[in-house]
Amino acid sequence: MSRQKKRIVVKVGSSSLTDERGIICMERMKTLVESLVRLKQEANTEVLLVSSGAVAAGLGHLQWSRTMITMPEKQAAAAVGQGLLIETYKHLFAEYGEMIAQLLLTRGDIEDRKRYVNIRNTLETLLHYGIIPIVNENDTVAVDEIRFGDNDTLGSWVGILAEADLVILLTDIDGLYTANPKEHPDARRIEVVKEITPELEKAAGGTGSVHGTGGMKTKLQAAKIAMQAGIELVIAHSRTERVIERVVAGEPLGTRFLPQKRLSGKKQWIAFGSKVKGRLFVDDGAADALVHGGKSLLAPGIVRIEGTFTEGDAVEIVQLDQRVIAKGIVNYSDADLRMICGSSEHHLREVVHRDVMILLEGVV
Ligand SMILES: Nc1ncnc2c1ncn2[C@@H]1O[C@H](COP(=O)(O)OP(=O)(O)O)[C@@H](O)[C@H]1O
Ligand SMILES: N[C@@H](CCC(=O)OP(=O)(O)O)C(=O)O
Repeated sequence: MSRQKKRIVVKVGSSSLTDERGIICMERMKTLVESLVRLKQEANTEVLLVSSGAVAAGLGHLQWSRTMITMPEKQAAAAVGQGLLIETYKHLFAEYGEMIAQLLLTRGDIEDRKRYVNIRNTLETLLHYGIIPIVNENDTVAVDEIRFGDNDTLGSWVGILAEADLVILLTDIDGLYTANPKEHPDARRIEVVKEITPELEKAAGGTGSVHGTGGMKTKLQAAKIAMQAGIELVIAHSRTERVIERVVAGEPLGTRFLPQKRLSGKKQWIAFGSKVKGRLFVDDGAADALVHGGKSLLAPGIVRIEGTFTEGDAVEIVQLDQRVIAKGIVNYSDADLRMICGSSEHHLREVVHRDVMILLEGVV
């Protein structure tokens, strides 16, 4: 891609925006805003901010305790806090003549191709006009099935949507360690990650680890998505002096996750965004044609169809031994496809075209 400006996403966690009592800290927000403005105005960089802190800001304003809080109360706090948060950002950025925009997203918005494209167009337009997008999860509507669940993953998603060059996750520790340093004082910081191995996942804490919204576990998941999408991601300490500028300049701060080969925009959505609505089981000949021959999937290779889907939905292409070999956009509904596969008529149109198919080896 030949964009003239560098494009970066900065995600800032609640722990970096609040003080020891969990109350939003104006000084910390100011420092963040100053850095983003410097990058934009002096370093020819487009910036997008993914900011947590709505729940914390709401709880503080309502003077509600953070313990013993129900999910609807948390969502109510986020609804109060989000307005306050964005109002504060608006004033802080305005001091430097910068305009901001608010985007509240859920995972469900990404899974729907039309909404995904709309979000992408909105972001592109905002950046074109020099407006700084500030993104958070739409906590009011987000229930488990449609939640990102954590803003780390959302950060990588915004990176994908905006086709960013770099995602920076700012947190309260200076990177990923070989183990949680709070429990293992001898743990070492990992400077560069080329591949996310099971050992690394173990270092970041398995399920049941009780740190923040997800501790390092969600940051590692976010890193995996970014790397596979071809975007570099850095985890760094929010309180390191001029951290954003220094990370962008390539200083070895925090933990840097190196990107893999970049997929095209549509293939990125197929790989990471689209929700699988059905499964097409294929015979060995079709599997071989897809994996080794670079071919599209045609009806004669399909042995069994599972699920309910319409044209344009994402389906998995599966071998008879249950191995998933590809994911792609199907050209028929399941009803039409059953009819086509059951008839001896010759159908020219591919069931899944090569251009909208990704082979899963090394992707998921
Ligand atoms: N291997 C590890 N390396 C670094 N930090 C870890 C590790 N395992 C768990 N952690 C914990 O993750 C915390 C950061 O995550 P979190 O509190 O969710 O931050 P944020 O609010 O910025 O998203 C650290 O303070 C640390 O206690
Ligand atoms: N959407 C929530 C933040 C969720 C979240 O991931 O928080 P954090 O781990 O602090 O980045 C909020 O604004 O309070």
